[in-house]
Formats: sequence, structure tokens, C-alpha cells
Amino acid sequence: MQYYEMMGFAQGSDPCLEEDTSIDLPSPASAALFLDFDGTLVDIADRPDGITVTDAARDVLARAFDKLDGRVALVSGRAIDDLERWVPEFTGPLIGAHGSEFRLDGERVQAADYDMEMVSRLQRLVEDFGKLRPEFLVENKPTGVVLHYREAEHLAATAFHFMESLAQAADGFKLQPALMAYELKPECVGKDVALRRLIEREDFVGHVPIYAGDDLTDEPALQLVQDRGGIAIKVGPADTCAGHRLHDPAALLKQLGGWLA
Ligand SMILES: O=P(O)(O)OC[C@H]1O[C@H](O[C@H]2O[C@H](CO)[C@@H](O)[C@H](O)[C@H]2O)[C@H](O)[C@@H](O)[C@@H]1O
Repeated sequence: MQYYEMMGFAQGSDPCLEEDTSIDLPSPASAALFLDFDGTLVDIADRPDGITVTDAARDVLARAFDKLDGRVALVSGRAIDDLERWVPEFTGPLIGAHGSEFRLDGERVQAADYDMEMVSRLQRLVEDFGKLRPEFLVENKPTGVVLHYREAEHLAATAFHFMESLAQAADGFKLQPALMAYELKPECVGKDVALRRLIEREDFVGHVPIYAGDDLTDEPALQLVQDRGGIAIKVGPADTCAGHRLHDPAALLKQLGGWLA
């Protein structure tokens, strides 16, 4: 068992979990669509810079933007600068760094106040730790830092203990377990908090929210959407509160492609 699973979030596939191949989605004219990025729109890769945004993914984003009259947003743990590099053609709303940053109507907004000095300090500490164990990959974000152990699974517990200790010491920051990674992020941010703000905007309100996500960080947003009468789709095999499940990004793109045809 990986340390990540010990923390309560199973990654392993469970043959008992059924895929929901025909989700009854509302008409695009009455819907708003929110998509997580890694593991949902694109397949997970060995490294953050190793992903491929397929033509199918770009096509679904473009058609959703058109058919839903702009009511489609990406909701990601990645920073907005990073998302913009991967999908430069997408002009819709972006929620980045787990809800710390927004891009709305083409404008950048910082969603939360956090201690920038502390971010720099944490980044330095994690970078130094990463130099001691180059098997880890360190990813800096404007709001924090991630220690990836995908290429050193046997060091998962080491990664956890180090990052957990920093979280205990860093006022206003918390540990966010993710897929084969531990992140330090401001404790006031969350995808659900950011999503609530977007859902309540004039152009989104009154439309049925649909959210698809694969990771632990998506669970509060999946719950929020269900609480608002919307549709929550879990991508992948992990435990979830979502009412629907699809196996992988390809299955999601197929569903959405059919819906938007
Ligand atoms: O909220 P998301 O859009 O799903 O972003 C979550 C994190 O995604 C990236 O890390 C994850 O995907 C990498 C590429 O597939 C993979 O190598 C890594 O193990 C995963 O944790 C990204 O690097 C993080 O910043 C995001 O928070």
C-alpha cells in the first residue's frame, strides 16, 4: 500500500466500481461545465511537464465554450501561467492553484490573501530537501510548493513526513495530499470555495453545474455541485462522493463529445 492510500485516498483500481457510460446530462443551453485538468481532461504522466493535451480534449473545450455560451471553466491545481501554456487557445474562465488564482474575462485575480514570504521560505526548504534526494521532483507555484514522488514511490512516507512537518510549522498553510505528491498550500483556498464564486456569477447562475474531477482536491467541488442540484462525475477508481463515475479522461471526452455533437 502506498502512503497516499494510508492517508485515506485509494488510487488502486477497484473492479467492483462500475463505469456510468450514459450519464443523463442536461441540454448544453441549460448547463455550466467545470473540468479539472490532470487526470480528467488529460492523462496522468510521469512528470507534470510530460502530459499531452490531445486534439479530442481541445475539441471538447472549444465546442463546450461555443455550445454553453462560455459557461465552461478549468478548475486546476496547476498555476494559471502553467494552464495557459497547455491550452493557450482556451479563453474561458480558469481557476488555478486549487482556487488561489482566477482568470475571469481575461483578467487575473488573486483569490486569497496568503503570506508570500512564507511561500518563498517553504520553496527554499523543499528545494534544498529535493537536492538531498534527487528522486523527488519539486514544483514551485505562486501559492506554495509540491514535492512529487511519482518516480520514487518507495520514498512516499519520507515525502509525507517532511512535508507534514513543514505544514505544522508554517502558519496559514496546510498539507494537501495529491496524486503521488504532497503540496503545501494556503489553508484558506479550495476548489469548492473558488467554484462557489464562479457558479454565483451572473453568467453562470441558473444553469445546472456539471463537474468532472479525479483527485482528492476535487471532492469538495464535486460535493458542492451535487448540493446545488448538479452532476458530479468522478474520473478514475478512487473513493468519491460523486454520483457518477468514468474510468479515464478518454471516457469523459467520449461522453462530452457525444453530448456536444
Ligand atoms: O487539479 P489538477 O488539474 O488535477 O492538477 C493537480 C496537479 O496536477 C499535476 O500533478 C499531477 O499530474 C502530473 C502529470 O500527470 C503527475 O506527474 C503528478 O504525479 C500528479 O500529482 C501538477 O503538477 C500539480 O501542480 C497539480 O496540483
